[in-house]
Amino acid sequence: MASVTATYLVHDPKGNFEKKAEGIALGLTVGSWTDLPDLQKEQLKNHKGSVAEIIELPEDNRVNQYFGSPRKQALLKISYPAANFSFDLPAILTTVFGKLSLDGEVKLIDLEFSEDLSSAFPGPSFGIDGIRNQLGVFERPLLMSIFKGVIGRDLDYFKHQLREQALGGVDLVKDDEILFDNPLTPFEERIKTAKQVLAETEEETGHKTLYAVNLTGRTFDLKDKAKRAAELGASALLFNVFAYGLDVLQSLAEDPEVNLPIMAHPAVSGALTPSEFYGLSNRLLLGKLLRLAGADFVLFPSPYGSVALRKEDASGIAAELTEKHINWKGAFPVPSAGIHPGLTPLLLQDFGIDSIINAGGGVHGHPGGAVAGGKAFRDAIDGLLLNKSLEQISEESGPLKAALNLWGGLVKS
Ligand SMILES: CSCCC(=O)C(=O)COP(=O)(O)O
Ligand SMILES: [Mg+2]
Repeated sequence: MASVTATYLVHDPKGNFEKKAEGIALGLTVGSWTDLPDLQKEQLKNHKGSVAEIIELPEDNRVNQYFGSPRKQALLKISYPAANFSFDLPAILTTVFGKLSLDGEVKLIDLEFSEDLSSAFPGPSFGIDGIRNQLGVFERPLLMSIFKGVIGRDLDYFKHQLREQALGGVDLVKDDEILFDNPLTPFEERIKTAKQVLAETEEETGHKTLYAVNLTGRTFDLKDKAKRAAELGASALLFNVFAYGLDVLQSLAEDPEVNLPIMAHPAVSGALTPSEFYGLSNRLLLGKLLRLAGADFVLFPSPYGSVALRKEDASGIAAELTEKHINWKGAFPVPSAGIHPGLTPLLLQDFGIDSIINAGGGVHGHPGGAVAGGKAFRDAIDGLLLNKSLEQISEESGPLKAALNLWGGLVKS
């Protein structure tokens, strides 16, 4: 029978987890806070949630300190029959974590979808292989850079920055998530300008670069805007999914007239994930749910940049995006924020070849400008894949040497 099984992390002074689990299984389905004498047997059989497992966890002093008195902790797995909800994320999230998300210290760690349920969701339309085919790059992590300081500047500046980034050898350039539609660099003009600039740089260097335009505006206008972007020849969309909702991402991903790779930005997700005791796990929200809803690329804070996630969270997101799945293509993990060339060995070691190295300040802040900034990264990636050390590579790469001298990562200069 189709179902979704939710795993919750819960805390309780007495550790009466059977009662707590039964309360959730009944309360989020056919029951209420009080006895309902009218409940029918049939209703209970087909619609009541069931407790699948209770895993008691060792006591943790840190947790006791947080609560100010001893607490036992456990993972509760509860299955909800698909007969209770329509096959869409708003219905599923409201079932498994609607009212419950407001009810004390409960964290939603994972959702397991039965196969027939997961096949109702599209997953990425292009995925890692589709993007690699578009770029013709198969043997290395991709390199992405971000427009910076474009707010308040015009299309000439946009054009200049894009050209520099592309000449530096980056594979993708994305808008910053805070660049919205505006009179100086309007959405449609950015797409047309980028198409022209990137055709020129490809002609000059033979290197292909894709541009992800920030799809912004009112929710009900997004589809038309995305279709227009596709007509104008955009190569990808950036999308602030958590300002809109996962279901909006899914609607865009499923629309055959949009048919563009979608890059999900994590903006606003930090309001839902950081607490150990509340909210949703990063792995679930930025990993499994974004992949299921159709993101082709997922940005998230790396474990070592300026805005950092815990290493196990970042690795968990990447695993959810790339693990083989019967219904969904893999999505590119894009560990981001404060990335500079000195971090390339760590990024490669932790996220492997099927990932994207993404930098804004780490490209534009290079002493030699954005062209040298891109080259520093490309040289680092290419050299590391030949088993050279950063130090060795920097002996042959002036751009890398300058980057390492500025931001660190070099053993000795
Ligand atoms: C928090 S992950 C998103 C990264 C991002 O949007 C960004 O602009 C990073 O810029 P940076 O200069 O830190 O590379
Ligand atoms: Mg940004």
